[in-house]
Amino acid sequence: MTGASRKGRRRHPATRRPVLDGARLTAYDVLDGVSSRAAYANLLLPQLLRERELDERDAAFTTQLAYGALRAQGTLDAVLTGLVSRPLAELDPRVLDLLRLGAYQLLDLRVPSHAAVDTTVALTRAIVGTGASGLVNAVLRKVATGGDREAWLDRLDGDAATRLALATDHPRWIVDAWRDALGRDDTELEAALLADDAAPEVHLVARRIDREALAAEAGGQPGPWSPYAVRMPGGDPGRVASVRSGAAAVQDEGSQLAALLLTRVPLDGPDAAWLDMCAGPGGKAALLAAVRPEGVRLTAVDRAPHRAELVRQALSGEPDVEVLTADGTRPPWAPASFDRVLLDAPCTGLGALRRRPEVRWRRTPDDVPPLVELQTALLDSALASVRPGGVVAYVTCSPHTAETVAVVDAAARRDDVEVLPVAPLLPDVPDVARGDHGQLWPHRHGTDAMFMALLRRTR
Ligand SMILES: C[S@@+](CC[C@H](N)C(=O)[O-])C[C@H]1O[C@@H](n2cnc3c(N)ncnc32)[C@H](O)[C@@H]1O
Repeated sequence: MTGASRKGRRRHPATRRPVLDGARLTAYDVLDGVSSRAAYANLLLPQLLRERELDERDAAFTTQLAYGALRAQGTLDAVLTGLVSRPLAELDPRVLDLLRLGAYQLLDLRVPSHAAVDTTVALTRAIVGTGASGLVNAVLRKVATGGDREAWLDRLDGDAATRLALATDHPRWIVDAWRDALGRDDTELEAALLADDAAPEVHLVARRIDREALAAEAGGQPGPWSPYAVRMPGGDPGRVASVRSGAAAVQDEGSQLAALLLTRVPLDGPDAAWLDMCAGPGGKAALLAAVRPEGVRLTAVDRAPHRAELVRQALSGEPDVEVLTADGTRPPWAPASFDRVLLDAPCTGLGALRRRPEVRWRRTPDDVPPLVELQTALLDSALASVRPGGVVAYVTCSPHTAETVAVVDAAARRDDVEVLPVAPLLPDVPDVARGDHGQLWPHRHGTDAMFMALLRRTR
């Protein structure tokens, strides 16, 4: 037993509508887009909400249904597997998504069973046809009879780690990766995974506006760690005038700290050329541009042309910046050209799963080795790009040990590289040290699980 209590966390009052409704149909369309066209829910959902003009209450219910059912897919499928005579993969994918949508309402929202079952059956009739609605009706009635999520978890087989995975909506391999990265006894693991399963607060960064003024404008509070952060309790950041004008932007406070960390390392000698080697879409580059001392030139690079274009937009109006579309492993610049280099490496994103509900089920352990190879090559190139005495910040939005500590340890074996301790440069951030490196966590810091390491080139 994990003791993971979800009571009250997902209850929703708007659940007594026995007819086909816009919220459930829209939530289904999000699930269908994700499973049939590999859509990203965080892009598709806002688009559908705009097109269909759902009122605020229905929009909130749609978001809860769509994101919740996507996050809970592993648990929902574990329950459904025992109730359907065929393997789930052999079901009509539309039927499977409808079953997930209905089961999610029963297990996690505790929607009265007649409402959850009847509305899903009506949706099935409209979307798939009468033939399938009998199956959906029969299966969902069995789900309802079995009780809520905790009752079902008690009945499903599995060891403690499997139960924890099901209780916190994570694939087992990600639970193992987080356990390994947390590195202590397991006391924090469940809190970490539950925090990773909750919708994140919106964080803003005050780039060209005083942050107290931004906090007042956004109805938020100054963030605890970054001097530029404002945390919004809710609401649409697109309605904040300073966000629309570009004076502020949405950016996780952890990402802000990762960019600021690079600027805080004391350097001997020149400090006039900074490089952001994997800059797209430009969040950290824009913060570096805003906080750099006068006279510093910022070069921002991305391999993907459309991502480099987003960096150009993020940096538009900034003096002394250059944006390049280039492969960081084959740099077009001369060795030792830069004083500070940010390498915010492409990674599995296991530390930012809160933002993309479906990604946890798309990623697999096979994604890790090719990324580690790329990260290693990029770090090698970053170290070649920095001058002797200069510094590289290696950052990932994943805590996975293979993508973080192991990549940095391998680079640190070079005899021209020194690892610098991160924690002293983030003195206000409690419990951030992961050995010499830095590691933020959603349950400790309210941020994404960002990893940060600093490497100085010694000669
Ligand atoms: C984690 S994202 C960077 C996020 C960015 N720093 C920000 O704060 O907005 C990693 C980026 O690396 C880029 N990338 C991947 N391989 C690359 C390579 N070989 N050279 C340069 N950029 C690369 C990807 O296109 C992606 O935009």
